[in-house]
Amino acid sequence: MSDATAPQAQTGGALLTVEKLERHFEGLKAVDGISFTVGPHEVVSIIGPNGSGKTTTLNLVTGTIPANGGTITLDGADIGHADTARIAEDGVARTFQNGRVFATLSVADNIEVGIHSTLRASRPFRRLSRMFLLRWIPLLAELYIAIIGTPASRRERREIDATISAEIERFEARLGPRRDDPAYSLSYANRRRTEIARALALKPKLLVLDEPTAGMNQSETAEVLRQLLELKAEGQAILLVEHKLDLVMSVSDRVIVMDGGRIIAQGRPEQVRRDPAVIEAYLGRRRGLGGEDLV
Ligand SMILES: Nc1ncnc2c1ncn2[C@@H]1O[C@H](COP(=O)(O)OP(=O)(O)OP(=O)(O)O)[C@@H](O)[C@H]1O
Repeated sequence: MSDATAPQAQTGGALLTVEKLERHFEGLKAVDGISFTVGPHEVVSIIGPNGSGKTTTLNLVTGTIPANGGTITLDGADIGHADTARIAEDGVARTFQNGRVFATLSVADNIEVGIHSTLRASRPFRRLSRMFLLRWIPLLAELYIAIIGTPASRRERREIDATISAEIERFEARLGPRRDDPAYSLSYANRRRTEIARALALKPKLLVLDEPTAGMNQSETAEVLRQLLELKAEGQAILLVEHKLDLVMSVSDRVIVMDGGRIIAQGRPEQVRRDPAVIEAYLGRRRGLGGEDLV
C-alpha cells in the first residue's frame, strides 16, 4: 500500500524535490504542505478529483505563481523564488491545460519561441537584462548580431533550425506538412502537439505536462501515450497531470494522488490503484473521474 507521508525513494539523487509546498487563495488552501520528488529519468503523474490542486502544483513548480511556503529545488538548486524564464533556462519546460500557442505564428516559429530563452551566441550578456541600469547592453548586442551576425550566431541559427526540424519530425505525419502554417489554422490536437514540441525543443531536464490529452479523442490519446512512452524510453523526466487514468497507469513510474490540496497517496501505479484512500476519493464521493479504472 502506498504511504502519502513516506519520504520518496532516491530523494538524494532527485531531479526535482518539492518540500512542504503551500499555496492558498484567500481562505482556500489549494496546495497544503505537499512533498514529493521526481527522479532524473522518472515519469511521475499527479492525479486527483477536480479542484484538488494539481494545476496549482504545476504552476508553483514552473514559477507561474509564487508559493506561500515550502521549497522547490531542481538538481539541488533553489528554484522556489525564480521567475518562469529563469526556471525554463534552468531546465523546466511546460505545457498548459488549455493549450497555449501563438495563433499567428507558424508551427516552426512557435517552436522557435521556446528555444529563444536558451540562445547564447545570439543573445550575449542576456543575464544583464535583469539589471535595470544595464539592460541596454544585451539589447544593443542582440540588435548588432541580428543585423551583422557573427560566426557563432550563424552556427547557432543552424542548430536552431536542426532542433525545430527534429521536434517536428517527432510528430512528422501531423506537423511535418504544416510546418509553415499559422497555429490558428491547426486542429486542436495539432496545437497541443506544437506546444509539446515547443517544450521539448528546450531540451528540458524536466518536462511538465498539464493534461496533454484534454479534448483529444481515443486514437489521438493513444498517439500521445505512444509518444510519452518514447520520451520515457529516451530517459526524459516528466511530471504529468492527466485525467485519463489508463494513460497515467501505462506511462507512470510513480503516481501521486491529491485531494483537497494534500497528497493522499503516492506509489507505483499498481499500489495506488488499490489504495483505499484513492478509491474513496474517486468512487466514494463520486467525483466522476472514471474511478472505475482504479479498481
Ligand atoms: N487563481 C486562483 N484564484 C482563486 N482560486 C484558485 C485559483 N487557482 C486555483 N484556485 C482554486 O484552487 C483549487 C485547486 O485548483 P487547481 O486548478 O489546482 O485544481 P486541479 O486539481 O488542477 O483541478 P482540475 O482537475 O479541475 O484542473 C480549486 O478550488 C480552485 O478553484
